[in-house]
Amino acid sequence: MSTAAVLFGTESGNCEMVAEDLVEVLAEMGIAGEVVAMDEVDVENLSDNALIILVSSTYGEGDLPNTAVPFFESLQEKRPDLSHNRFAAFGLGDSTYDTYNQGIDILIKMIVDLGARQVGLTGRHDADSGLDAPTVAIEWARENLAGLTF
Ligand SMILES: Cc1cc2nc3c(=O)[nH]c(=O)nc-3n(C[C@H](O)[C@H](O)[C@H](O)COP(=O)(O)O)c2cc1C
Repeated sequence: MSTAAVLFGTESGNCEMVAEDLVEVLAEMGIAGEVVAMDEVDVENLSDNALIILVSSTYGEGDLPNTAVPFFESLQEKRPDLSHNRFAAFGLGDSTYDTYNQGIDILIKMIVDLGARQVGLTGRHDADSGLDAPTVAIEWARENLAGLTF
């Protein structure tokens, strides 16, 4: 059993890079974690992870990226009990779109509906800012995930 699962949904790879760096920051905090692509998650085992970290971009008109869709549909269908799980969330988007960063909000709504409790604030990277997404995510993790105990 992994303490933290860092789940990413992506189309062009940015969220995967962020997820990989987040696992390293978690390790610095003494939290064991693993990176898993959302389209490879078995939602029936999701509750084995004390902490679930969602990392997702936004596409279309505020929609999930392709690789997050099977994960979302599987949660919708199987409705695992996540009432003993905590989660954190980091979204990647671009504020030039009206639907800025709505993908992560779709996932948050679903996982909250399944009982999971959010720790920290939702992190958001804006591609229009010119800032490096992994750098912003690492800073967010240090501010929002430090001090968690399991
Ligand atoms: C075709 C296309 C559509 C996009 N639509 C949105 C959108 O609706 N809202 C948003 O906030 N960002 C949108 N983005 C920006 C991406 O979410 C952003 O570039 C993100 O960093 C991509 O991460 P990924 O490589 O992990 O998929 C869009 C990007 C592209 C190329």
